[in-house]
Amino acid sequence: MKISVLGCGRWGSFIAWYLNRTGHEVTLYGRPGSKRMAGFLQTRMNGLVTLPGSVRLTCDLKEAAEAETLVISVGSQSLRGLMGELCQLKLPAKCYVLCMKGLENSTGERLSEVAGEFLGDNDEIAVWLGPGHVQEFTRGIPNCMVIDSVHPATKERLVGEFSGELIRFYFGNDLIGNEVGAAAKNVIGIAAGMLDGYRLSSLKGALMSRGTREIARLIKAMGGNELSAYGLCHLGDYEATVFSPYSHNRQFGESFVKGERYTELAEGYYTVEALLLLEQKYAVELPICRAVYDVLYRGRDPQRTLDGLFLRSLKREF
Ligand SMILES: NC(=O)C1=CN([C@@H]2O[C@H](COP(=O)(O)OP(=O)(O)OC[C@H]3O[C@@H](n4cnc5c(N)ncnc54)[C@H](OP(=O)(O)O)[C@@H]3O)[C@@H](O)[C@H]2O)C=CC1
Ligand SMILES: O=C(CO)COP(=O)(O)O
Repeated sequence: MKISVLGCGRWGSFIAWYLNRTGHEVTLYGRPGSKRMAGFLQTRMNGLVTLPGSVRLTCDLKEAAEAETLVISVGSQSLRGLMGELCQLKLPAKCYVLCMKGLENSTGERLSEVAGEFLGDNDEIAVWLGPGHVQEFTRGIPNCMVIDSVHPATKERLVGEFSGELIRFYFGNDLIGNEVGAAAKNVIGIAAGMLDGYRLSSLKGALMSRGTREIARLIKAMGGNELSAYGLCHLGDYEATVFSPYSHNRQFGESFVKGERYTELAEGYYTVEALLLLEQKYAVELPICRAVYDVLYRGRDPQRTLDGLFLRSLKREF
């Protein structure tokens, strides 16, 4: 398959490496001026992956957009801008695979909804989500992920074409649940980092249990399948987020409570704003997300806010 990966950061560059290795003809696109792309053009490395000569590198979006399948992995809040640029190219129908874990913070929209605003009826949209860190895949450690789409044939094709010995893909069947679950796990990851920062890591078991419950409630209220919160997109990604030293969201939460600066992309920071919009829209209670929001956006004391979760009225577990 002829594929272009748009976005040359940690995940986009890994995807290019992975799909090339899986036998596809891959181009990696970095926007003009990207220091990351400049690094790849100079050395073909970024400290995480080394791209073989068979992966084409380009800063020309029009050239990249010639491929039949466009895999997108930029920060979630940049998707709308990138889709606007692609729209101006007046492309024929294509398959767009979104590899991002976020919700749009200003609207609460899922990323397939954002992309859909720019695409026609003949375009296909899919999402590729689930656990996995570049550092582990490149050491040969496999993982399981999920591909979902409202188009059954697209899903079938992508799962078949993208599966390899490093990634076992499952067919998703709940686009709402998978997108919301994948985005929300980053907020739970930030909460986990805060617990680590306060040496309260033993509370992460309770965080897993209550975090999945609240996200399951939201998914159900949005019309998705609440079981998705217990699938690869959310609970299945906790090891890689809530517990992993590699997780940017967990590291961000820990740095935040320690008063340290953290400069890598932590998607949960933006997604929590979207989740609060959805909390209101669907009238569901999201106490953990709200606590993270209060700390990050309202200057609430993290320790007291976490304690506040303990003081809520007593209730049934399920
Ligand atoms: N297991 C999984 O499924 C994983 C998923 N992810 C997800 O992947 C997404 C990207 O994360 P990550 O790679 O860590 O982020 P990075 O910050 O490492 O990379 C983001 C990239 O997006 C590029 N970018 C931003 N805006 C645009 C634009 N308008 N046009 C073109 N390129 C743009 C940036 O360009 P520039 O270089 O110029 O800054 C950068 O190269 C996130 O949603 C994250 O949650 C991440 C890791 C694992
Ligand atoms: O999604 C990921 C692992 O599955 C990456 O998580 P972080 O963005 O928190 O590093």
